[in-house]
Amino acid sequence: MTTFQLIWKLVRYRPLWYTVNALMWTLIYLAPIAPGLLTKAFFDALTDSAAAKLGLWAIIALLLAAAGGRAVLIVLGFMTDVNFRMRMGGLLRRNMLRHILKEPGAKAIPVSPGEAISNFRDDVEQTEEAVSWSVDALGMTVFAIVSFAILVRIDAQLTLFVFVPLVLVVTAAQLSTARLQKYRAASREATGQVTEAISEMFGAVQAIQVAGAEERVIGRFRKLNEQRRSAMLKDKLFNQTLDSIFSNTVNLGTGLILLLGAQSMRSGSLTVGDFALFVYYLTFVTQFIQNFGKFLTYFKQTEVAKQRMEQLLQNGSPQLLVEPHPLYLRGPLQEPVIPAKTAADRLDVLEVKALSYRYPETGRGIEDIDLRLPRHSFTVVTGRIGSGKTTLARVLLGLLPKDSGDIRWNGQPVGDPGSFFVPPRSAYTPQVPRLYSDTLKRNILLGAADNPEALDNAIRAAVLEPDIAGLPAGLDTLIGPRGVKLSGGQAQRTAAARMFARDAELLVFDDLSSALDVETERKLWERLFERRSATCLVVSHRKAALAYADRILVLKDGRVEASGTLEQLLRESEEMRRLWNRELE
Ligand SMILES: Nc1ncnc2c1ncn2[C@@H]1O[C@H](COP(=O)(O)OP(=O)(O)OP(=O)(O)O)[C@@H](O)[C@H]1O
Repeated sequence: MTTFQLIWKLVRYRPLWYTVNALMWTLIYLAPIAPGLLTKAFFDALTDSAAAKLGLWAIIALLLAAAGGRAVLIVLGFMTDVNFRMRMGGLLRRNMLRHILKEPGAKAIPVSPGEAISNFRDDVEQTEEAVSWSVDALGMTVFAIVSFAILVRIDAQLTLFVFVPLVLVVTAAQLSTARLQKYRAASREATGQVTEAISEMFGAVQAIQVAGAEERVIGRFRKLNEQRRSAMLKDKLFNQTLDSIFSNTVNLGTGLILLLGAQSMRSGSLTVGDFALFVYYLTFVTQFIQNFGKFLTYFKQTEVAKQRMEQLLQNGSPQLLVEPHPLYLRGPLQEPVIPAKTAADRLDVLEVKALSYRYPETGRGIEDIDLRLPRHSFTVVTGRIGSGKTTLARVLLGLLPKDSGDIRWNGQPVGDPGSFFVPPRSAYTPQVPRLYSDTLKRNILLGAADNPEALDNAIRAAVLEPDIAGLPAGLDTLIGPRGVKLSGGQAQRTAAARMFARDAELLVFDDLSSALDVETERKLWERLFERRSATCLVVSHRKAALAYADRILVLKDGRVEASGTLEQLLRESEEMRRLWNRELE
């Protein structure tokens, strides 16, 4: 998709808003034509020229009316501009976010969060700017044509000197575009790195303190800021240089016109009113030339913004950016619908055949994994650190894109695991829980219906009820950004309660033991086992979990080393015996 196509598609998204906006701004840019002609009439009247047709007071009244009319037009113009910009910016942001949410969760964005935020903020604004300025370019061109026609009729030679700089400016802007793009990309990247560093620092305050790394972290932050300063300086300096080239070319033209105008006046071919008209229009023509250059600059910078937004889509088609969708700008927002469980969601058996995935960065991952989970079974995946347990859970759930393999739900192939393994079919507790700055209750519900009985059950299943009793405001306690006010174990059990609140058929737990004490974890499995209301896939190396397992899968270097019941494995698998005896920890 070219930049022009991107802009065109955005215009087509809300053609009426664009047309009204273009009309408003064309009127705004055309508005000075009238006061220009009135100024000419004013001076002709003052000098008693034969050209004078209106009385002085009538002209003054018309001038005031023209000024008032233009002010009203400008207010209306800003209203249409803001409305149109909001819609096209909203569409770009909506489409990017939608795509990110559809991507495999563990690989949703190909860049750092800081850079992604800059895509959403700066690159969208940049695109808005280019589309919005296309309206100005249009209005200004219409003004240029009309004023050109008027001025040519008065003095063709003089008029030429007003328009020659335009050609120069356009050429200068065209010649410098490659460098402009390079500087723009560098300054955006540097800004993304600074934002990312801030987010990393805030996210790792404890780790920084424990390591006594404050000085070094600040040192690195300073370095990144310095890089940003230098990149921004180049970007701004180049922009400003271009700007000043534009305005000075025009100033030179102005000088020439004044010289030429003075000569024609002396020779009597130009009235004082004509001269006033030239000077009056000149200001606006100057503006036109500068602004046209600005539009070209924005257009070129949008090329960079477009490439960055396309990069965020990873393998998605660039057309996704501009796919038309409603934005819900008025009235109550649509509530997200969490579908209720139906008979069709029932899991009888989940089968996985030859599932493989390798991280492109390390070439490690999982290879050829077979798995069979009958209804309400309890399967534990175990293995040493780095054996591929988390990867298996993620690839199965579509949080990472499988390289190959077959996943079947009740015998039916699962086409897109990412969109299939969601509540009420499946729910998941990741190794590192994601909590939000909100109340404990809203963190657990996270959009699920507020059913007190189901919530109580979820809390009990996650062994969270003693903790809630001890919290100052119970379920309504605000847990701080990322849940910092909770202990690691509380955070993990909150995530588990969130999973239980979804009443899913398949429950996938990724290593709860990293934050739970042995006793709490034992209680959690015990309660889960009592209910036997779901099929469970559990990543763990804890005896408490292994003891409940109907079947255990032992992974080693990304492959299934052994599988069977605990008894069987302890008899037959050396790896299992070593894991059981904690020799590998
Ligand atoms: N994001 C990643 N990029 C590249 N390689 C990765 C990534 N995550 C994991 N790996 C590699 O893939 C292999 C399997 O990792 P995985 O996290 O699945 O192991 P695990 O058994 O879950 O380990 P742990 O017990 O530490 O959770 C490891 O060798 C690891 O280094």
